[in-house]
Amino acid sequence: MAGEHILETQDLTKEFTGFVAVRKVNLRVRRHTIHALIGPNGAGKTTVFNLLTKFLRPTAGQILYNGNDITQSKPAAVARSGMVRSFQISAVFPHLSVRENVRIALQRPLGTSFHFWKPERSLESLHARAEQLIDDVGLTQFRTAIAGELPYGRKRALEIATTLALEPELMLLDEPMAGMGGEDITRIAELIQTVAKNRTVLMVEHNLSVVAWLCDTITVLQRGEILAEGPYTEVSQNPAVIEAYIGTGHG
Ligand SMILES: Nc1ncnc2c1ncn2[C@@H]1O[C@H](COP(=O)(O)OP(=O)(O)OP(=O)(O)O)[C@@H](O)[C@H]1O
Repeated sequence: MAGEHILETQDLTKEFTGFVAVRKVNLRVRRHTIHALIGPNGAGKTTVFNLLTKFLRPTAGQILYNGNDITQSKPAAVARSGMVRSFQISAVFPHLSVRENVRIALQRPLGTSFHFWKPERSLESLHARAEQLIDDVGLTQFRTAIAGELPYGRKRALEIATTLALEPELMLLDEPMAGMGGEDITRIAELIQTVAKNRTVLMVEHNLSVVAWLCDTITVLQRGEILAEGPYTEVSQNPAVIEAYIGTGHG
């Protein structure tokens, strides 16, 4: 179903014993946008991601993906339907080369052997697709390098390649800039912008200058609830958002 929103949650709620980590969150992610989920530590961002990818079961509420209710779906089914979270199912094998990692990702069956037996999945087309993905994420000169020996930012690029191998329609990125310095940040931000051209990206990110530069829409969470939502220029002027960040020591 091709509605305006690829992903919607309705009153999404997660309660841990005696503690509400996510409370009645109504998230709307527009198709072909880059959408950020930000908020102070403990705001519930990771919990929302875990709910969306079915690693946690919501206490209440619904999750609609492409108009379909996926609240009760299994993680592999969600990934198969095109919502794929990076840095989680795209684990990189450190002793294998970049090329081997991407080829393995391309053969990953995602809980079904169906992809394996697609006629066009001949070894040759798989290898060509692997080289294309490696080029797309800027790892051409690293294609024979051992994954575990790659510089940090390049490892992240490889993780993005292995996620792209699953052909996500909606890509969920979990703090893609974490632990990176200036040059790597710029490279990965540009890469996200490129891969977002024909898909939707939802990301949790602490680096606000990256969010400001990259994202069309920002949802600010605080204590499990949506505090504000909109473009960065608007959200960053919101007194409640300024208060939430200053109040918890974030810049
Ligand atoms: N399995 C759990 N059991 C109990 N409480 C939990 C569990 N997982 C998360 N929480 C609590 O829920 C709240 C939200 O946590 P969450 O990790 O989603 O926040 P976050 O916004 O991702 O934070 P950070 O930016 O620090 O990663 C926190 O108070 C956390 O302690």
